[in-house]
Amino acid sequence: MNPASWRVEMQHLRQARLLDRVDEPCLRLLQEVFEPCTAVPGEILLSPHVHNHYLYLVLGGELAVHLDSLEGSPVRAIGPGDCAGEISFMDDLPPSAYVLALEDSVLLRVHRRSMQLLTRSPQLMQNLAELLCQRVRLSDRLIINSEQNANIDKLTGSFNRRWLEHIYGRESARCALGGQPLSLLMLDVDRFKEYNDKLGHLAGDHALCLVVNTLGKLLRPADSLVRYGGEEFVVLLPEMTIEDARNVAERLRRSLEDVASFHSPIGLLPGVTISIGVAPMRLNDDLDSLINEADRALYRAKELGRNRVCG
Ligand SMILES: Nc1nc2c(ncn2[C@@H]2O[C@H](COP(=O)(O)OP(=O)(O)OP(=O)(O)O)[C@@H](O)[C@H]2O)c(=O)[nH]1
Repeated sequence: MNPASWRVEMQHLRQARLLDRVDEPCLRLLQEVFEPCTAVPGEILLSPHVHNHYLYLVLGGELAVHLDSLEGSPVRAIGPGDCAGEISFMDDLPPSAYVLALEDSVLLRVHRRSMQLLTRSPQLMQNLAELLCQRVRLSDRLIINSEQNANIDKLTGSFNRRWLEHIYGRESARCALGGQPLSLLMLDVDRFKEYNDKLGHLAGDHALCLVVNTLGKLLRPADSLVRYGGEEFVVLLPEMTIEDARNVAERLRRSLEDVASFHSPIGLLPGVTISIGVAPMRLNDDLDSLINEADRALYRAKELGRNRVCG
């Protein structure tokens, strides 16, 4: 961070959203305590490992906010008019994130020792409170997104095993308590190695997405379609008897059999078929035992020639 030699003018302060509607006498006082400075690309302004004493106002250039480390994508950009460092400036604790300059940036900064001067303006305090509310909302959003992403399979957008473990605990208890059945399907794409070998791994990836898109449309909102492993999927069907689950499985199987070919970003590709094993939840079944039973039924479906439902 390099101090700059030019004088801070009122017009500079008026560019900052934090100082919006702050009256002129107060701005005149602030003019004396804000210092101009510059940052070069890559320069780190704030780090969770370095105590911060400053609040920064950005006049020009761009800063980036990174949460855990400087690797990966920033969670937010800070441009002209915005500010940085306000949280650690207020609570005098280490910064909650990294902030670095993405471009040559022009900034104003004020030291914590001038805090009292800032608190003289109720308008400035209100602006600061609003800004902190925005930051809280953003961080809540980030938490919700990362929670949701943790349950989603990246390739297909279906749920993943982590979700299955969570939802099975909840749904099996709910169904057992209400005297309701619950069934589980284990699905496996047929001769998928051959599909990959013949058409390429990318084509295989698109076929897995086809499976999820096609099956997802036939399920109820309460059902969970889960990518269990490579080309294996589980469907959890709460409040469903084994007879109804067999019918659902047959409908799912047929829906893919009916897709002879499909459009993908790499061109027209042949469809795939699936084999399905069905299992009903029994007393004392846990997720592993239920999956084992469905897996045995799936094995029989493969043995009998594939593209069929067993169990
Ligand atoms: N494209 C792609 N292929 C995958 C993925 N995960 C697993 N596979 C492939 O899925 C194939 C599974 O092959 P196998 O277990 O031999 O089974 P199969 O060829 O489907 O034969 P059957 O199940 O007996 O019908 C392997 O070639 C894996 O590489 C993935 O994410 N993308």
